[in-house]
This record gives sequence, structure tokens and C-alpha cells, in this order.
Amino acid sequence: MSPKAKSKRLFKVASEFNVSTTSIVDSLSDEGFDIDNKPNSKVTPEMYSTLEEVYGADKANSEEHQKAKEEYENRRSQIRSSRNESVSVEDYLEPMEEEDDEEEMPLEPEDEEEVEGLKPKDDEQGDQEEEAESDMPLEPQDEKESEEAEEEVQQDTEDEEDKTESEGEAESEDETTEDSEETDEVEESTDAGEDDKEVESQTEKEAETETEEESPEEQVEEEDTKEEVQQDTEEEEDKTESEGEAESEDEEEADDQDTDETEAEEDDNEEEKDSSEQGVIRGRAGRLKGTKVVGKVKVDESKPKRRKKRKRKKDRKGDKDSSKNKSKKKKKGKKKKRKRRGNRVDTDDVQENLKQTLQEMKSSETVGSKRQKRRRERKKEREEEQKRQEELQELEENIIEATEFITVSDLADLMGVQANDVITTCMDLGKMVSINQRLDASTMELVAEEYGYEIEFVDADEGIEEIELEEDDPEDLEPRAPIITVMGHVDHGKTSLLDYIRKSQVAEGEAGGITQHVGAYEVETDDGRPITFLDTPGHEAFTAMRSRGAQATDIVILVVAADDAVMPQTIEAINHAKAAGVSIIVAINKMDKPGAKPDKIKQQLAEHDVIIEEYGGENQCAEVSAKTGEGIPDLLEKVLIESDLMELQANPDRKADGVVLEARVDKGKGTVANILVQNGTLKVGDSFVAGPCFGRVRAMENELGNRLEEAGPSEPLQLTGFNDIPKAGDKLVVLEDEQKAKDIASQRQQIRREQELRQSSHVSLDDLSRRLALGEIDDLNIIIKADVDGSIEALSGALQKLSNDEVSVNIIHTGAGAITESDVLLASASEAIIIGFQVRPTNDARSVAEEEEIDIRLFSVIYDAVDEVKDAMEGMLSPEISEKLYGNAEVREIFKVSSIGTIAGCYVTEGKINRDNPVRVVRDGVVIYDGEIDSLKRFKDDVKEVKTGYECGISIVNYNDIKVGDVIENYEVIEEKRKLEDVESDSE
Ligand SMILES: Nc1nc2c(ncn2[C@@H]2O[C@H](COP(=O)(O)OP(=O)(O)OP(=O)(O)O)[C@@H](O)[C@H]2O)c(=O)[nH]1
Repeated sequence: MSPKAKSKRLFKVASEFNVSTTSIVDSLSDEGFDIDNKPNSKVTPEMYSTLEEVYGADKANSEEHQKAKEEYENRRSQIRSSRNESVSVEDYLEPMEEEDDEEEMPLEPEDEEEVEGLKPKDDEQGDQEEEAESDMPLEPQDEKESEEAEEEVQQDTEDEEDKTESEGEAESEDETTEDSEETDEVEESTDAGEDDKEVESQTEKEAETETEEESPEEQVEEEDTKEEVQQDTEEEEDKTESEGEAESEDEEEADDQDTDETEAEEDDNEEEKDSSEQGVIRGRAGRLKGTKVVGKVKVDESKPKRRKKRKRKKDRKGDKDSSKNKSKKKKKGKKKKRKRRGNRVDTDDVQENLKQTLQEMKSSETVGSKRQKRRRERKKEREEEQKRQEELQELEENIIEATEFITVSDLADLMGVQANDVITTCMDLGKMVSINQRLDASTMELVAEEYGYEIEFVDADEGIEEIELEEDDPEDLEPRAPIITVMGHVDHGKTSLLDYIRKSQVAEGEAGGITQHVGAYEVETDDGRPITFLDTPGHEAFTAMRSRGAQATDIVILVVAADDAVMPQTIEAINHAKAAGVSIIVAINKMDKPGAKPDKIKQQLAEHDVIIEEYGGENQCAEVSAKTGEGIPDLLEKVLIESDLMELQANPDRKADGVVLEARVDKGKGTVANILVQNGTLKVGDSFVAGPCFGRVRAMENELGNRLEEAGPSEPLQLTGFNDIPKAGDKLVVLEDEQKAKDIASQRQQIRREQELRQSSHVSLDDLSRRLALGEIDDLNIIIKADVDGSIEALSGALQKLSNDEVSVNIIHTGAGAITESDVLLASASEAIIIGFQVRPTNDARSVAEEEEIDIRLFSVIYDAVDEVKDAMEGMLSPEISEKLYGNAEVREIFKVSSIGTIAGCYVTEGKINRDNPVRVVRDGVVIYDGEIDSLKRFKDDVKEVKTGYECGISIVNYNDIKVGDVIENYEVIEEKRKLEDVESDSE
């Protein structure tokens, strides 16, 4: 079985898409598919792809979400674990200071602090962060940093305010530097074009979020700060402007100046600090408490101080504008910042830009998001490809090779599960099995499917050969005689050639000559080299052997009569030899004849790809006469050359294997078989298995009737000692252990027997799923006979709908009325089953059907018929209730009794009539009434049962329209194995 697309069970599909089976069924029926809401209903690949369209996006989203979640979880756990490490103020100090010198900073410390300082924000941003991390590792950091920086700026501003106000406190240089760096980030992100727009907008959003989350005290503090910062900004701006420096021309300069100013301020205050170190620590500690983040460490330090100033200025200015609306102050501050940066940018433009950016963000159409999208798509593609590969691998892993009719326990072993589980599964499938019971193909398939396996059925003999034949060591190999089959068209002289060779090369000098037929014989060439000829010419024998997997021949001698031409059988022989990969040596025979035209033959052969050496090909050719013997030594010589070229070798020092050429029963000796040893040496007393037979070598004889104690490679012989008759082509293998040979043989025998037993010449519903599983049939032909045309239409419509990928249902004939002999013959000729709806077969039809083994199914309810065919197709056919004909009585007379009604005077023609069984009234092969017996009488006595050949009176409950000639069919209802549905409903 190839790993082609297969139907899946409904419950599996439902769990795959994470929806209920009902939803699946509903969705499918919306799409025009008809499927029962049963867990084991089959979802065809077509249905599945429809479902993928419906639920696929959901499934993909959920997978993506799941992945994102996992990444997030990983990150969180990373953060948590790093948080567990002891954290000191120095820990924070170091990275910040290092940052000035190093370009690249580790990500973790930032996150760690973010988490500590900004837990709520972290949670809120979780998704964004994850996404950013997976796709654009740097940008989101910028975002966060910008945001953090902004906040810090606020706090710094606040700090500065405090300092300015109290004039007693001095901000440390470090702090200033940090702040500048943070601001730097903000500016950088603002600088970076479209991506930055996105970043900035996000930053703004996040800033807002944070602002909301800040404690009221912080907010108040911040607001105060803002106001103060405004003042500062104004002052600073004035200063800047007064110095005549234009930011638009050289921002850096301006920044530096601003920074210088700040530093100057700080320097002034420095003396008043208690201690600069303490001050530094305090400053940082304060920052850590709030929403501040050491994430700043990450910043590009190329413009360390400048940013702080710029930011401040902007903030101040922004604050000026936004003083009326405190909640929006940050946003506006930003806008101001942009204005300052651009130096010419109009506020409206900024607003416009902002709007646009937000909009672009929303529609995910920014360059950044496009890039992200592309990345995501590429990632998705990669993941899908990987998934496909994994699925493929899984599929391959899930294919098990087995022969049909293995036992429950063998199947369990193959799947690596408990035999009891398999038994339970079989019960669930409505089949009661024991541990040693052998399962047919369809049951095996069903069970394997339940465990996620697919079964590839192999030939019964296949499994065994690999056990037996181990590789030979090249050093042990010795040359062996080539084994030759002579093939060719009728009358081209095959037998004559063989005869000539045999006579000329074998028996000479041997007393008595060839005494018995061993299916092959060995000849010796003039220089004493052996050649073995199989003495059954013709490609039938050759092909029969091959069909059993035996390849006995090394070289084919293709005989073509020189006075004739390449004929159909010549061509067939060529094809057979080529298919078997056997070398061809051409023998152009009848060269003694005057009309011999060897060249013509050679040309014709060339047309069929047999090109002889003299024409530049590789097939040797000898011109011979079987009559005169001309050219025959040359032919044998060429055979030996070919054999040398082929390096035919065997190992005589191993247990033998060979092939059965023929077998028969000999009155005196029992079963005798002609064997050709192919490898090893066969000895008297060896235990062997040959196909489904086994035995022990009792005696061996060669073609001369000489007894042999042993026989080596390429030796033909006659062997006695079989327990049964093997078939030509059966492989004979010597085994050390007689018991093992017995076991293998009996196993094969059982399988063959069961196969034969179950092999009915015609298709039947019982056998249908098995034959489908084995790939023997792919059509189910049905003949429908019914009481009326309406029923035929309904039934054929419903049955045709059952066609699926594996089997198509063909209604080959329909008709109203009884099932006739010609219906049965048609069924026989066209491998069909007959479905009768409310009709019965005629007696003739019944007996022909029995003879021909035609399956006739009779129904009274259309849905029963449809269900039964469906179940048969699915291998589920095990009806709980079935009907069995109990007896038939023919109505011969009618009596009308006023108090009782109509009494039918009947004669029982078949079986028995039982009063308790239901009856049907059949008129002209059509069922006209189905009911119960009211009374059954023999003369005046009420009786329980009347047998064939007796008369009786029958009255039927509520039915008086009985006529002479009607048949009263007495049937019984038999309870059989439970159906799958019953099992399901029980378990519900
Ligand atoms: N003159 C002449 N006649 C030959 C030669 N070989 C075979 N014959 C005759 O050809 C006829 C057929 O020969 P067979 O050997 O029976 O041919 P075959 O190919 O075995 O025929 P089938 O067994 O029917 O397939 C016989 O009458 C032979 O005598 C030959 O080399 N020369």
C-alpha cells in the first residue's frame, strides 16, 4: 500500500481541528458532503481539504499562537532564572558603565529589569515583545528603550528640577550620561525613517500605557517635573538660540552645548553633594524603583549626551504646548521633539504624520511590518516544509509489512501493542476474536488504522526467505555450471536441439543412459565443463517459475528457425528473458535446410533489441542444426563464454537452497520432486522447507538413476522426503532445525488454506472489504431487482452515492420483478452481486446462484440495503440481525371462514413452517405482505410446526387477500455479531 492520501476517521479529524464532530459534520454537509456523525465515519481526503479551507486558518493561527506562547514562556523562564541570581546595585552599575565602552550589550539585563520594574507593562506587552523577538530582535528593544528613555527623561527632568530648586542636590555625571543615552535611543529610533515612525508611535502608546500605570504620586511628581522642565527648556533654548547655533545645521553641536550647560549646572552643584558616589547610587536606586529600566544600557552610545538635552528641550517645549492637557503631555512632548529635530516641521504636519503612522501601523502596511510579514511568511513556509517532512517520515515509520491472515498476537507484536488491546479493538469493531485467530486483510487494516499504522501486504513466502539466505563470503564462492533454458517459437526445433545435446553429450558411455526424468540434466562439453539444461522448453514453464519468485535460469538459448522468421513466441521469449534479466544466446536452427537465411533472422532480431555480436551487439549467436548437430559444439562453447562473463558462482560449503522444478506422487516412493540445487550442498538427512511443505531428505537420485549422498550447486536431482506435494517454483531451503522447518511450513500452509477457503470465484458483500484491501477489485457491480420502478430508482440512486476513492459502485442492471436465472448468469459473468428489494429469486435462479456462488441479498427496507453495502465496503459488515429462510409453503386452496377470515390451504415445499416465525406473502416473486401467522393447523389441530411435504392451513394476522399460487415464506430472524454503532452507543 502506498502512502497515498487516505480517509481519516471523523473523531481524529475533529480533534485535529479542535472542533466537535458535530461541527465537522455540519460544515461538511454545508459543503455538500454526506457524512454520519459517528466517530468512525470516514472523512475522505476531499472532505478533509474542504475542512482545511474552513478550519485551516484557525488551526494555523492556533499553532502560531501556541508557538508565540511557548517563546514567551521560554523568555519568561529565562528572565525568572536570571532574576534569581543575586542582584545588587553594582550589577546595574556595571552594565551601564560598560555600555559607554562597548557597542553591544546583552539583552537579558534589560529584560530582567523591565520585568522587575515594569511588570504590568511587561505583561501587557508580552505579545508584542514575543513577536518582535522572534522576527525583529532589535527594533522592539529600541521601542522599549525609547519608551523607557522617555520616562527616564521625565524623571531626570524631575531630578534636575529638584536640584535646580533646592540647589543642594547635584545629579551625578553618570546619571546624566545614562539619561543622554536613553534619549539617544529615542532619537535614533526617530531618525530611522519609516521603521522609526512605527517605533515612535509604539513608544508613544507604550508611554501612555505606562503613564496610566504609574502611581498617582509619580504622576503628580511627573507633572510637576514637566512644568519645571518646560521652564528649563525655555531657558536652554534661549541660550542655544542666543549662541546662534542652529540645530538644523548641526544638532550635535547644539546637543553638546546643551550637555555642557547641564554639566556646568551639575558641576556647580557637585560641591553640595554629600558624596558623589552616594549621590550616584541614590540616583540609580531611585530610578530602579520606578518604571525605569536599565534597558538603556542597550543604547547606541555614539551620541551619548546630546540626546538627553534634546529630549529635555523637546519635552519642555512639548510640555508647554500640552500643559492644558496633562494626559496627553507625553504625546505632545514627542511631537515637539519631532518639531525640534526637523526644526522646520509644522505641527500640523507632525500630527498628520502621526496619524498616518498610526494608520499604517493598524493596517500593518509599513515597511517594517511588511518585512516582518515576509519574515513570518518565510518562517511559516520553512515550518510547513519541516512539518511535511516529519509527516512523511512518520508515514513511512507507520507502515508495517505483513502477510494476510496473521494472528491477532502477531499483529499486536508488529504494532508493538498488547494482544489484549488488539482484541479489544476488534471487539470495538464488532469482531470477536481470540489471540490466535487469524485476521483477514480488511480487519487487519481497520485494526492497524486504529493504532495509526498502515499495512502493506506482502506475499506469504516473502517474510521467510530473508531469514534463510545469508550472504556468502566472496572467498567461499566457486564457479558453478550455468543453467540454461531453451526458448523459441513453436516448431523452431527446441526439443530437437535439447534431444541432440542430451544424446550427444550425456548418455554416451553411461550404462542405460537417462533413466528418469528429473526436470533438468547436466551435460559436459568436450573439454569437460558442465552445463545444466532445464528440459522443459518454452516460456510458460519459465514464467510459472518466475511467478513464484524462483529464477532458475542463467542463460536463455533462443531458438529461431533459419528457414522461418522471428515469430510472436520468439518475441515473447525475448521479453520474458529480458524481464528476468537473463542473457540471451541466439541459436539459429535448421541451418541444414536449403531455405536457411540466418542474416534475415539476425536483422529481425535486431529489430527486437537482440543484437548479435557481429552486428555490434552483445548477444552471441550460433548457427546450428539440431538434425545434423552442425554448430552445436560452437553453441555450447558460447554458452560457456557467456557463463564465464557472468562469473556464475556458488558456495558449496553451506546449507543448500534450490528450486522445485516439478513434483508428483510416486506410488512406491510417495511425493517426489525434481529439484535444482542453486547454492550450497544438499545432503541426505537435511531438513528443509519448500513453500508450504517441509521434509527431510530421504533419498536423492540423479537423471541416471544413481543415488546421491549429496548434490552441489547447479545439480538437478530427484528428491524424496516431502510431507506434501510442493509446486513448481517453490523455493526449497534447508534449515538446521526440523521443528523450525515444520513451523514455517505449517504457517504457510495455514495461510494458503485460508486464502483458498476465502477465495470465492465471485465477489460477495462478505468478502468485499477484504478484496478491496488486497486491491483485487476496485468496482462493485450491482444488479438491482425490486418490486416497483420507484424502489429501483431510490435504491440505485442511494447505492451509487456510496462510490468513493477506493471503490466505485456500478449498477449494471435493474428490473422489476423476481430475480431470475438470467439475472444470476449476468451477475456471474460480470462479477456482480444481486440486491433484491421486496422480491425473491425464482427456484431456478436460487439453484444457479448456489452453484455459481453468486451473492443475492434480499431486503425489505431500502436503507437496510444501503447500509449493508456501505458496511461491506467499509469492512464493517457484521449485521446484528439477519434473516434466514425457514420454509416455504405454496397456497393451493383458499377457504373463507366468516369468524376467522381467509385460511390458505398450503403445501410445504421447502424447509418447515413454524407458527412463531414471521411470514411474507410472495406473489410472482414479489413480496406483497409481511406479517405474522395467526393460526397454523394440520387438519383441525393447531400445530407448532409443519414440515416439507405436508399440507397445512395458514391464516395470517390482518391479511385476507391470499390467492392460490402465492408463496408463504416463513423466515426467522437471527441475531448476529454486534455492529460498530451498537458498540458506540453502548459506550456513550
Ligand atoms: N531440417 C531440420 N529440421 C529440424 C531441425 N530441428 C528441428 N527440426 C524439425 O522441426 C520440427 C519441430 O521440431 P521440434 O524440436 O519439435 O520443435 P519445438 O520447437 O520443440 O516444437 P514445440 O515443441 O512444438 O514447441 C521437427 O519435425 C524436427 O524434426 C533442424 O535443425 N533441421
